[in-house]
Amino acid sequence: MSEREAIEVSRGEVFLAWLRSEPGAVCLILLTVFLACLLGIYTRPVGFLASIWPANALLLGLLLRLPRAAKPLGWLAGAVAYMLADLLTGSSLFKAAILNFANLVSVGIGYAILARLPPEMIRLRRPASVFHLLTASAAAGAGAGLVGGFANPILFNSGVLSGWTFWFSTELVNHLAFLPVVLSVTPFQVGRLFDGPLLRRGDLLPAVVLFLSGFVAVLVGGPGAIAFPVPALLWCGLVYPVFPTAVMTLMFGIWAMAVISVGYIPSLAIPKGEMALVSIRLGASLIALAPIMLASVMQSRNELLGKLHDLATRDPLTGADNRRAFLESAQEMMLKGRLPLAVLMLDIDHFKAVNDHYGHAGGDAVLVEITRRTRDCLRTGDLFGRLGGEEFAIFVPDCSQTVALQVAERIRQEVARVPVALQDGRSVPVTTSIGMVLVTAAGVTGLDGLLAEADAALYLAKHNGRNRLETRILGVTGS
Ligand SMILES: Nc1nc2c(ncn2[C@@H]2O[C@H](COP(=O)(O)OP(=O)(O)OP(=O)(O)O)[C@@H](O)[C@H]2O)c(=O)[nH]1
Repeated sequence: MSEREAIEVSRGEVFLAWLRSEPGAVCLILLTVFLACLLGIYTRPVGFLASIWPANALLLGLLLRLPRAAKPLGWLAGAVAYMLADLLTGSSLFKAAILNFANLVSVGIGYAILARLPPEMIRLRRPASVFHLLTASAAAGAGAGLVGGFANPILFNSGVLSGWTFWFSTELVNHLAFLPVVLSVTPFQVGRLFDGPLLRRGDLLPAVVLFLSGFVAVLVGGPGAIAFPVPALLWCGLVYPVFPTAVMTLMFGIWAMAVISVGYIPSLAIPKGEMALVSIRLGASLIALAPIMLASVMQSRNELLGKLHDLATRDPLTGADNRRAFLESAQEMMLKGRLPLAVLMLDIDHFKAVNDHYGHAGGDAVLVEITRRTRDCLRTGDLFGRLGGEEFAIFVPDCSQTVALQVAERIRQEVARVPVALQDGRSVPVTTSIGMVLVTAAGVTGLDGLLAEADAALYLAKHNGRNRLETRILGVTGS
């Protein structure tokens, strides 16, 4: 990371910390809800309710993601933003009060259902997340519909049932489109969408295919066109984490609404009648749930695979590579011929006495601390494994003889520098013996041979008095 990038990241962290504080979260709510209301107000048909109304889903999402804001002040900020947006754009106080009461009922119901779930579920990282999202969105829509439905004859001279249907479908559609984006976003990832584990540049293909299938749907038209992007959406759900998938499905939702509801693309079949429109909008929203569900399942599957991988490759006590993982990785590095390289064998001195004096738990604590001290002396690409008992191995690729000697000597000194402090207040003086083999030329010997050479050097270190390093060099001298 360059110096400039590091400054930007730290500025970003300061800003995020402020957003997570109560004043920051309240300001964010005020601004977001106000702007979202303006978007809804300026895109709605004259004299009627808005069908694009992201404000409720965004307020709900922010209250769930920023727990410091989910207090009376945060709710008040939301209510003020709703009222301000309506009053500043010419609504009467009476109309604004009723409509915004319905909005707050929607957010309140959604919050009551989702806030009691564990954070991982709320952030759409569990297979059942989408079920809860759907339940909360439908309940929020149904509740808001009750207020809005009964207000419909008074405000818009229209029926209670049609009012309820409109509120229900609008809330459901908007919640399913906007809520997943807010719930799944990890703020740090926003600015670095194509960096790190979130998305690699090579993974862009599903997004490109999604864009192309939307284009083809518009060209071909007809009642089936709405389904053209579905395979690409599912592909996105399989390949991308939840957040980018949610962004793609939001784009699909906007595309579907523009293409079908508003009729921007005349070659597509536009359904006649209010109910047909409601039905097709609900259908498009439910289609968009499938990729998010897939992404949630994949996320939890990947986490599980990660845990299984850790279980299979790590020593549970020290967290170092286990014997099998160490040998496999070392073998891979050997095949890549990353010379010169060094193989080190480490053995804690008189460890049996440590166990006898301080108990097995004391011995375990020493193993953990020695692992930490040793790892601190290594580079990221070096391998460090626990071969068994109190014996460890290190594989250092691409290192000169001088560097290898420095690394080994530093480890020996670090282990012995200060006694290991136990939880019960006692401290254990520890030393280690190290056998090292240096390889400077290819084809000298295989991994087993190197480990045997390092083991022989270790034996010599023990024999010559312990707490010392013995080295063998293979390749140059041919020894
Ligand atoms: N606490 C603890 N002890 C272990 C573990 N694995 C092996 N040991 C103990 O490590 C000790 C190894 O002792 P020895 O092989 O006799 O060697 P040493 O006492 O270290 O003597 P030298 O290697 O000759 O310096 C044995 O007492 C094992 O029971 C473990 O996971 N935890």
